[in-house]
Amino acid sequence: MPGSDNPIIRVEKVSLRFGAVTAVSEASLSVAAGSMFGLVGSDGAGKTSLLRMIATMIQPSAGTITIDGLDVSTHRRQVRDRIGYMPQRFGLYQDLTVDENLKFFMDIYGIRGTEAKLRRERYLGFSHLLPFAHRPAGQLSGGMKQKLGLASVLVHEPKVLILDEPTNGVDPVSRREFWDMLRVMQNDGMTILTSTAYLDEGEQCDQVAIMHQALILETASPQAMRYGFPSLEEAVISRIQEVDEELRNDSFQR
Ligand SMILES: Nc1ncnc2c1ncn2[C@@H]1O[C@H](COP(=O)(O)OP(=O)(O)OP(=O)(O)O)[C@@H](O)[C@H]1O
Repeated sequence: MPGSDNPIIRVEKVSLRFGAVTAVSEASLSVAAGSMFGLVGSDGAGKTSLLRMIATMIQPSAGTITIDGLDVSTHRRQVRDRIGYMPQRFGLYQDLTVDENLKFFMDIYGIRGTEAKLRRERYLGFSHLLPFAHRPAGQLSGGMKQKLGLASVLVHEPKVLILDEPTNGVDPVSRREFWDMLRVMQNDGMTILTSTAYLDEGEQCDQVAIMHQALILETASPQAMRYGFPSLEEAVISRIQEVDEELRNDSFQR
């Protein structure tokens, strides 16, 4: 695996509590520089909460997260320069065109003039959106919106990409195109951490972590995780069912 002894993201015993609800419980993971890391699991498992903490959007209740050696709680600005974060409901301006949306994100990072032109060509070209540059974002298909979202979080050329279920509800062809784009970014040296509801996407990762009931149950390569099962999906379902069974037995015995 690329850079396996060189983690660029380190999450150590991180918890997040909302009052009585524990969204994330003592999660630990490490993502190697240049790798593709997938977070899979059930709805409400805590994946979004974990990604939001890693992306500096929310502070952990306990534990430590570092990106590129920087603590996300104390070096938020520097961390934000190094990451591109695409949340589930990414904030595109529906009334603005593709070009205007991209310009908005470049302005945030102070990218102007010739450099802005170059990056527009690079990222709209890369996402096959140049022919639609003058179309309002609200009139793009679901898959095209996600590609524009990706282009928008790439314009400042981050080292690390953090994506929250970026292909949810996107048609299979656009899903494949989106993953082809991720592969290109990874080949350029980018580290990608993504949650996904699709286990075929999990299969394409270097490492996969299963999250369930606020816990990270297991982290392994998809090949190791699916060993003895017909597919990664079957393997993940089996792990989750085992935990549910244990919890049911525990509460029964109490
Ligand atoms: N702001 C909040 N206030 C209170 N509870 C929250 C908040 N955000 C998340 N939770 C709770 O924390 C738990 C984990 O939610 P989270 O959204 O992180 O899960 P998830 O794995 O991303 O699920 P999904 O894929 O459905 O979004 C859930 O029980 C959720 O209701």
